Amino acid sequence: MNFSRLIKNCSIPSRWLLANNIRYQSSSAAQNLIQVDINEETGVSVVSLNRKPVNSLSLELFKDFCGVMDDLEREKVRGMVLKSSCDNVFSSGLDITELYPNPSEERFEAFWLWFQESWLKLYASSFPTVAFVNGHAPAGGCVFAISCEYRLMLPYYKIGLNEAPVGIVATEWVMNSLRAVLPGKNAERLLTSGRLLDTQEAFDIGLIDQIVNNEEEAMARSEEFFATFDNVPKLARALTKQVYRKNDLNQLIKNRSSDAKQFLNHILRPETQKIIGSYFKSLKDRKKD
Ligand SMILES: CC/C=C\CC/C=C/CC(=O)SCCNC(=O)CCNC(=O)[C@H](O)C(C)(C)COP(=O)(O)OP(=O)(O)OC[C@H]1O[C@@H](n2cnc3c(N)ncnc32)[C@H](O)[C@@H]1OP(=O)(O)O
Repeated sequence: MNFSRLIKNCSIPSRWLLANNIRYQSSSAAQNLIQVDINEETGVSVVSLNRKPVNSLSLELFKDFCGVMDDLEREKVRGMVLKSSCDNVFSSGLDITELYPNPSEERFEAFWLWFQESWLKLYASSFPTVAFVNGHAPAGGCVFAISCEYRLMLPYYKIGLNEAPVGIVATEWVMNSLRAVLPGKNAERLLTSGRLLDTQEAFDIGLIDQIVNNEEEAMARSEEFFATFDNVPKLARALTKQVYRKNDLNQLIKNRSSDAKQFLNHILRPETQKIIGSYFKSLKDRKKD
């Protein structure tokens, strides 16, 4: 597997991370997998995941997300609100069809490296980030949310890292992002049980910062969050965030190839394929009941 070639083709903006050596080209302009709306007055950008029906995270979506993050860095936006344009779902996590049945190594390596890249760009972004969790956010959906700096969530949805019950072991950088949000023992319990929390439970343990009742409220709370940085020089804020998150970022940056190889080996194990297969089948069968 030529991981180093692929890693060279990925980039994140921060100067002390990877070389910024490719330009973004939308892989799926026709599908419009990500919608971006920049408010010229406030400088706030609303980024909506738009892969119907449930925003499952595919290679194409990750590529487009990275392109959008590059654009927002160039535009020097004041802040970003990440939300979904699908009904009732923020994101249903990694697209299971990227993992099952037995993905090709070529597709999988690209998929995984663009997933890593999306996380790096979001986790290290120079501008403040808010996740407006306006629907369920299991697994990879929760990863997007916890990589933002502030989380708002609508009532009656579920959020959490349910990888373990799906037969998947969360990678270290995902665990680190969770540990940055929750005190150690709650993070470990959430990961090992794979339990999905409802909005109130997520608020009670600090996984989300505020419960909001509608989009208007979410935008008002986001604005208040962004306003807390109005008197802070942008560069100082960005570098403080990036240095604060440096250990988590470096853990992945130094191990991108091995992280991808390890995950592929895990996914291709017959036992893992079997568990993911029955889980996927149960998702499909649920509808028939
Ligand atoms: C090692 C890496 C470690 C950490 C990194 C993060 C890694 C994470 C691994 C994952 O993300 S694996 C994916 C885990 N995701 C889930 O367990 C969520 C599964 N989905 C659901 O529970 C539900 O779909 C929902 C609650 C999100 C939404 O429910 P509902 O509104 O009732 O929609 P449907 O269930 O009817 O779904 C519509 C349609 O979409 C298909 N689908 C749902 N999720 C996925 C998915 N993640 N990948 C691919 N396809 C998905 C579902 O089967 C339905 O398909 P139909 O053909 O039946 O229409």
